[in-house]
Amino acid sequence: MAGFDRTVAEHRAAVLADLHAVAPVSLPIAEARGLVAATPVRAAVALPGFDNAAMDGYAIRLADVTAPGAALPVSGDIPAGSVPAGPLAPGTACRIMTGAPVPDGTEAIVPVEDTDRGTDRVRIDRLPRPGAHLRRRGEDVAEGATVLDAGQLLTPPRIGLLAAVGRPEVLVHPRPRVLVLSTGAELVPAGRPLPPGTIHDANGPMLAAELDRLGAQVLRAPIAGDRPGDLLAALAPALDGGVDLVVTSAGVSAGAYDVVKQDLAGQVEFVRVAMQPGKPQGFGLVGPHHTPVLTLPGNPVSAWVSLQVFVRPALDLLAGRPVIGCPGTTGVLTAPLESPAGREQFLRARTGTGDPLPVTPLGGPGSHLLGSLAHADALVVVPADRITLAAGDSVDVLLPLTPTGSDR
Ligand SMILES: Nc1nc2c(c(=O)[nH]1)N[C@H]1C(S)=C(S)[C@@H](COP(=O)(O)OP(=O)(O)OC[C@H]3O[C@@H](n4cnc5c(N)ncnc54)[C@H](O)[C@@H]3O)O[C@H]1N2
Ligand code: MOO
Repeated sequence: MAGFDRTVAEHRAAVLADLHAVAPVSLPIAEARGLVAATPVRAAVALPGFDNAAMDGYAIRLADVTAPGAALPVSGDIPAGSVPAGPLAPGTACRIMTGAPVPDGTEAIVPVEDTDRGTDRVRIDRLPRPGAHLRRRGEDVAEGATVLDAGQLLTPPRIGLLAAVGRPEVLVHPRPRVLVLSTGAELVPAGRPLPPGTIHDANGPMLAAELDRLGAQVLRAPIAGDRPGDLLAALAPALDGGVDLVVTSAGVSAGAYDVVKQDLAGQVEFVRVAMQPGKPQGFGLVGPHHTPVLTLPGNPVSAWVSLQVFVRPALDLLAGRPVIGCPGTTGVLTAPLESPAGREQFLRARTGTGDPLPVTPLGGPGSHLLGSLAHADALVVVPADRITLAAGDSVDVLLPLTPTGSDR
């Protein structure tokens, strides 16, 4: 690994080793979707909470309906939300609605469609099976059962389950607060005129949008200039414990004005990672609250790849989720590829449809090529020791834009 300090895997491991899940807070369940439970939750009540009817119909005893056409007096009427007046009197039927508690002694529910729908007397046209359309107390969730484990994601059905067992709040790891900060004297926000030699800040909006999509609570700082102290001044408000992670871009390679490197020297470890794009990286715990800071390279493709490869698993860990990072799969190349030796390559590509997944390389390797990145939906990962790849070769593929499900 001449000229490099670490592999991609080594840098990722070094970052993850210093991180902890954000301290749990209790949140209303309506605000918990996509977050991870910090403690197990037990059901204080059984589900269903009482024996009830699964159909609108009539509660009967089996001995009273021995042949189709049997007629019984209707001894009561039980809408959902009410309680039976008493046990089901032998020799009678009780009209009952779906979800209503069944009277004691009920052995089956006859759906209304299998009757003449009588209100004083009812004729039963079809023999019910024993236990038909009866939902038993606790058959779904037993009282005291664990309904949510620590580390499990709050999906909509799990939020429904918490509500069903009467929990209005849940202890979760909150959305990590991530400050996104662009550095560079050449940067101008979109919407402002561009003086000669300047460019619009693309990384800030791109990284912020992706972190928001991945479940972070994104905070933005104004663009930091390239004078010594500019970055520390821009960062200072965030280092008071108000953010869980800082992500900067640019200013980390070998330039004379690489402010990130200068301002964070001694607090952030700057390393050359054997990857392309994304070689210059930095990570450290900064300020009195030891706030994790990841410094990404400035070229937009480098910043994007670094976000997928390093920031994404870090965010998983902070959010208390299983550390998965960018999802990936195995694909098959539709065209040959040349890949420089010595650095793990992350090449932009477009996927087709099929199994195995066809992947077509897109655009050149230049890490400034944001135009082609914007049309890519995959990154082909080529190991450092592979130089030529043929059409039809199997390759590892990252799929950064895969929708983030809440079903992990
Ligand atoms: N002599 C050397 N020069 C460079 C090396 C090296 O090893 N020796 N490494 C190159 C590699 S690889 C990369 S990647 C870049 C990384 O540089 P920095 O992280 O220090 O970033 P800058 O130099 O400030 O900017 C690089 C490039 O990206 C543009 N940029 C920066 N921020 C933004 C932004 N927010 N939005 C859009 N574009 C941005 C910037 O204008 C530059 O063109 O260094 C190489 N050089
Ligand atoms: O590592 Mo740089 O990101 O190659 O362009």
